[in-house]
Amino acid sequence: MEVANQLSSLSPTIRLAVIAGMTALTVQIIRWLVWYRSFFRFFNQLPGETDFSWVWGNLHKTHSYTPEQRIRYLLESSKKYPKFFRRWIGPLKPVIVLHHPDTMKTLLKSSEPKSPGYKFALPWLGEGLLITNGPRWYRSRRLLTPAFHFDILKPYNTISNRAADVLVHAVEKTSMEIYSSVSLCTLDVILQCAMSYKDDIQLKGESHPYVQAVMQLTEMWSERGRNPLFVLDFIYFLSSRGRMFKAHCNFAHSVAENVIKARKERLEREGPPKKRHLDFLDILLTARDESGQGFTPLEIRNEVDTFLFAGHDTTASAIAWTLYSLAQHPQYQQKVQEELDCLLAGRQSDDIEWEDLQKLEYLTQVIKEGMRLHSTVPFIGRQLTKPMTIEDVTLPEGTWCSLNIMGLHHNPLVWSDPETFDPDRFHPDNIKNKDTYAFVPFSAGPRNCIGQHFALNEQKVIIGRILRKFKLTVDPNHKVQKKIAAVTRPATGLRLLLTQGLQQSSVTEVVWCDRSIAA
Ligand code: HEM
Repeated sequence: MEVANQLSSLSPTIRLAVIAGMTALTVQIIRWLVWYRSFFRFFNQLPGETDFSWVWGNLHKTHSYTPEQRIRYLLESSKKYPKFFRRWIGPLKPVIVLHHPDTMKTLLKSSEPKSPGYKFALPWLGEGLLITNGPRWYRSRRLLTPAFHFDILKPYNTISNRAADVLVHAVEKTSMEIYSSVSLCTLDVILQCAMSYKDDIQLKGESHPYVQAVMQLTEMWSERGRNPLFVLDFIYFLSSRGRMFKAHCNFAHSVAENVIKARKERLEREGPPKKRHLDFLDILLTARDESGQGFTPLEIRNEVDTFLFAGHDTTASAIAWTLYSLAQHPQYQQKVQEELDCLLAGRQSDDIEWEDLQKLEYLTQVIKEGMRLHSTVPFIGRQLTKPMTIEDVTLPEGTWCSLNIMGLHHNPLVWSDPETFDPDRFHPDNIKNKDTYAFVPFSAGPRNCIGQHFALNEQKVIIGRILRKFKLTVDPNHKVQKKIAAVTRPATGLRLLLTQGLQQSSVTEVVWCDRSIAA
């Protein structure tokens, strides 16, 4: 009544305009509600949690979970729904979580862009190779691929051995938190290999502010993805978490800028490199596309930030968790040690040479099993730009998909007894009939990991050098808990007991490893 009175007090033209506006708005709302009803029905009939909240979608259940409970919940869901399930992130956004080769491979083979959750890392990594999409990604990938050519990777092996020297010499205590020590070592390696930047990182204390900043940034990145209230930038950056994220970004940028500045000064002083290898930073500074365009200063910093993060944090996680599994399983540890003894017998040095890498077959199986069980990068995401049919369901354009690598690696339909650490799964006879998409620690398809050979080589050298010198056992006084951020981490460190191991005196006792290794 009151509204009618107010309308009648307006001039006829204004009255007409108001009525037309209100009618148009009502039509829009009705259209949206009709659309939402069918959208909601479509996604809600897909397999997935039925306990739905109009604020949190399906997230409310796991909100108060500890990181370990959250992992358990996700793995249980992968068992409950064999190939994929739907999860509402708030009431408006369904995410399709895939954890079977049949459902993941369609997406991995495609060039669909990264899902919007990656944008949360934009203030840190910018439009670097990991986050960017489309022609910008294609150009960067093409220009940067030569930085990972085998000829370039070869001298990196010596760098990994020297960094491993520092790591094994630094071990004085029998009980040691290995995750942070290994992180320093892998940061040292990527800085020296990719940027020719030597800063005695490992000698500068228990941890490094950059490693700490990356740890915080990756955690805050995934925390933001779980909180629909933080979707909008302007709300997030007003919050204390958002401000802290920004501060860590600024610090990470300052590290990258220092590295670039040091290289530019060196280039001015010494001219283009003659003796040393062309590294990733040389390529970044000198690469030109077909139109003669190089990377801009911001693009260079974005790539340095991306490679510093992607190149040390992932490898540290893979190495540390594999060492942990070996500490839990002395029988496999001994087998690796025997393989190393067999390889290095009669040598003056413990260095694992470039030519040795292919020969360390059992260590390779162990590393792969470590990356399966602990799934270094647990999730990656894509957004559909066109409808895609997965398991007879045609998902509409715009759907967010989460490729649950951890769920895949623990899927009992794909891996028998998936919670058990068993390196023999990767014995050539056992793996040869497996689907190639059953094990994707480095992702697969066009957006696979550009640094995977680098990472595997580095893992072999560092794990090999540690096991050559030490026997590892779990510390009974330390409870290891897992949590997932951009990489899988220990919630309260990874403490192991290290004792100096006796090197094998005679390789003739090692019967199993005579496959050509000692040649
Ligand atoms: C064990 C170690 C590593 C693991 C498990 C790993 C895993 C992955 C995964 C799963 C992806 C796909 C990410 C996505 O789709 O969002 C990826 C991409 C990438 N990785 Fe790695 N990575 C490792 C080491 C490295 C290293 C050592 C470097 C650099 C030296 C590196 C650089 C990158 C980059 C730049 C991308 C983005 C590639 C693109 O989209 O074209 N990674 N990695």
